[in-house]
Amino acid sequence: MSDTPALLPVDEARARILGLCTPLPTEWVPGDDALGRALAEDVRARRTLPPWDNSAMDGYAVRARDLAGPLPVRLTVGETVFAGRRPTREVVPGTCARIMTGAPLPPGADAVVMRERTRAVPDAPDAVEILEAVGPGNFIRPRGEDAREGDVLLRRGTPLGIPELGLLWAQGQGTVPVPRRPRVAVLSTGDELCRVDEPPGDGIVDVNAPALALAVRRAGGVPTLLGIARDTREAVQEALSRVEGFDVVLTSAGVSVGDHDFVKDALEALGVEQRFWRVAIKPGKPLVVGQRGHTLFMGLPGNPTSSLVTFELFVRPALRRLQGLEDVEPPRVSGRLDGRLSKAPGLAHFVRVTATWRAGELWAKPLGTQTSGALRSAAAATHLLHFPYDSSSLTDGSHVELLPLSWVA
Ligand SMILES: Nc1nc2c(c(=O)[nH]1)N[C@H]1C(S)=C(S)[C@@H](COP(=O)(O)OP(=O)(O)OC[C@H]3O[C@@H](n4cnc5c(N)ncnc54)[C@H](O)[C@@H]3O)O[C@H]1N2
Ligand code: MOO
Repeated sequence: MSDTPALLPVDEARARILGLCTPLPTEWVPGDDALGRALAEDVRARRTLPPWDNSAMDGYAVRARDLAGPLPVRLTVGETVFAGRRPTREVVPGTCARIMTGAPLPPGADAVVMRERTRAVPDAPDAVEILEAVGPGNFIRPRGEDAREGDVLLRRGTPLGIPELGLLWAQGQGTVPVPRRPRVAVLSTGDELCRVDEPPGDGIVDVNAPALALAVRRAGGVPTLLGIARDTREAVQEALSRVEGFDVVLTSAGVSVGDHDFVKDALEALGVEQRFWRVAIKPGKPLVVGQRGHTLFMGLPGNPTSSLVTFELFVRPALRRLQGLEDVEPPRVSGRLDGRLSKAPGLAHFVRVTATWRAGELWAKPLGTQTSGALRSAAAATHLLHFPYDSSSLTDGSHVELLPLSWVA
């Protein structure tokens, strides 16, 4: 007889984890450290941009009405206006100003003619011939088209990409308010494990801790490696007693039902309240999640691919929510299955596939060995194919949901 609890559906497990995560306290950081993080506050424009009507082209600032007659029209050039300089003369009828891209439009002018639609006049350096008629507003970028002082430019929770940071820099804003990065402790457990710089002998090299640390960093967190704990409750408990000040504690292995699976007991002994254990998923079924104070504990399965898949589906969304990002569900795209798949109902499978674009669709081909310990198929995978919980077969060409992997190079 088994006393293991019922398996939680994947979406419910993620929803429960996200319910334990609220954005961390705000810090102000330079823009280049804010990339990929979320704004902690609304940001308003400090400046109207552009500050004046200006030219979108190198050419001539004209009065559109002057061009109404037969072409070409000869105009007298009053001055040349460069970006960053102010015009000094009004453009009166019969005149124009030579103007460079970004330069403020002189008073009197209401349009710009690009240089390629004009012709120099031999022996008359102060004149230019305009070869085409244009309407008012032609090639003018109006004052305030990008921002008006006081406008909300970016809302709280907005992920900061490169153009968002450009928008803030253009406003003269060099530092940005964002929730601080989550501090994440990473512990491996297992008697068989050794570090990569030790002779392995009959041991298994600890892949999970360094791999999870990289995944944490890629998800915006700050990882700290706690090393390898041996397979006793005391050793795991001792290692986990040093996690003061961390927001998230990740362990790997020791969460199934084996004789050496002490992680759940150690968490309980440390006063961590278990929120759930076991999810209806393959790979990754034995995931355990708990909380003590504000610290989230996530015990990932030991198989290297199981730990990476559970990171992708459960840990990464949590780290992103702690950083104030709102849209943290794993991204999904639709595709077609290239091949056939079958399984027993009762677990959602996340199948390692390579997806390629063919004839306007994304075709996903399952990779060879799919066991949870196999890393080669994880290395070759571009996406995870979601083979739903209650489904038992997918035929060639089936429409499927694909999750792009964040772990690819
Ligand atoms: N009777 C049952 N047995 C198992 C079940 C079950 O439901 N009933 N679930 C299986 C599933 S699914 C998984 S996943 C594994 C997970 O078990 P644990 O998380 O307890 O992990 P271990 O058994 O300690 O190790 C599994 C495997 O992974 C290797 N490992 C562990 N840590 C690392 C590391 N840091 N780097 C590289 N490799 C690591 C370890 O050597 C084992 O080969 O349980 C199944 N069993
Ligand atoms: O749930 Mo396990 O990760 O399939 O081997």
